[in-house]
Amino acid sequence: MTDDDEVYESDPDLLVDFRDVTLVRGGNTLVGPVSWQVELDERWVVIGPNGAGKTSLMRLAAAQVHPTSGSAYVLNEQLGKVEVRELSTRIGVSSAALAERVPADEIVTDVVISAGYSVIGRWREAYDDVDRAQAVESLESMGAEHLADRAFGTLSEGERKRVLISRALMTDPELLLLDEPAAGLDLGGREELVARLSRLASDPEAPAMVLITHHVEEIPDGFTHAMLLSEGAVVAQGLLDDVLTSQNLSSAFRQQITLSRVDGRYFARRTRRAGGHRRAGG
Ligand SMILES: Nc1ncnc2c1ncn2[C@@H]1O[C@H](COP(=O)(O)OP(=O)(O)OP(=O)(O)O)[C@@H](O)[C@H]1O
Repeated sequence: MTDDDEVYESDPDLLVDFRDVTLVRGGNTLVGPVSWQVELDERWVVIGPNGAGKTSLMRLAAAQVHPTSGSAYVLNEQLGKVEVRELSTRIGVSSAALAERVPADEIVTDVVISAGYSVIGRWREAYDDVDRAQAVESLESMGAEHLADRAFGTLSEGERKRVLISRALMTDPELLLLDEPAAGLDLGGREELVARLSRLASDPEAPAMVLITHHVEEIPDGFTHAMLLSEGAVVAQGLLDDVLTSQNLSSAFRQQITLSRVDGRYFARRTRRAGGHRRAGG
């Protein structure tokens, strides 16, 4: 935040309230300027090509970085004016960066429990029964309770994803941020995860959610809003059906994309431009 930025009171109903936010590193604008508001009962998908700035946006929403300019409130706390640790148990995060930091020999239950202490890696000799019960409940919500005693490093990619989402849910967060939860999963694993996220999305008790993906096929039924990013800039944002159109996707991915929707799920494929095909020798 710069001195020139307007100071305003954030609406208490907004979990994320960004106004003209940018994140700049090494002279490059990774994302922004973006204005974005997330309300209590909303489930957002942030979609866009590689390098679009999705993870940068998530790092801002996770209060892991402060904006270079603009004004960013997360859970009514202004980034840059609040200790990040104060927010960390109120925001559940699952990401590849987090997975890399989990020690391979860490037992799954401890991976989940440690979220409550804002640490990764076991730091206590023993956790209490309340912690354990909460961790089991979290693992159950993602169908991962049978993994409780396994070492994290022995899990498959799909199992790791479910454990990390269980971890993100452990603290009963107000905001759940999932960065590419289906990346690296096979078709069955993806479909199972999407179904679980769809159930979570339709649970009125579930936190507000932001899911980052490259693929419209990974958007669970029940998500309500979308932001389409390309080269750090917002191509479109708003209600899912308004944002996810063939035209907007074509613009963001710089290809002719045709989108279809079946049973609440989206599917996208590249289509040939009219007149784009020339017969050999023609
Ligand atoms: N610390 C940094 N310094 C300079 N450039 C960075 C830094 N972090 C990210 N970038 C660049 O910012 C751009 C956006 O990165 P980001 O990870 O936010 O995109 P993304 O949409 O999540 O991409 P992907 O889908 O490939 O994960 C990329 O071009 C990346 O190389």
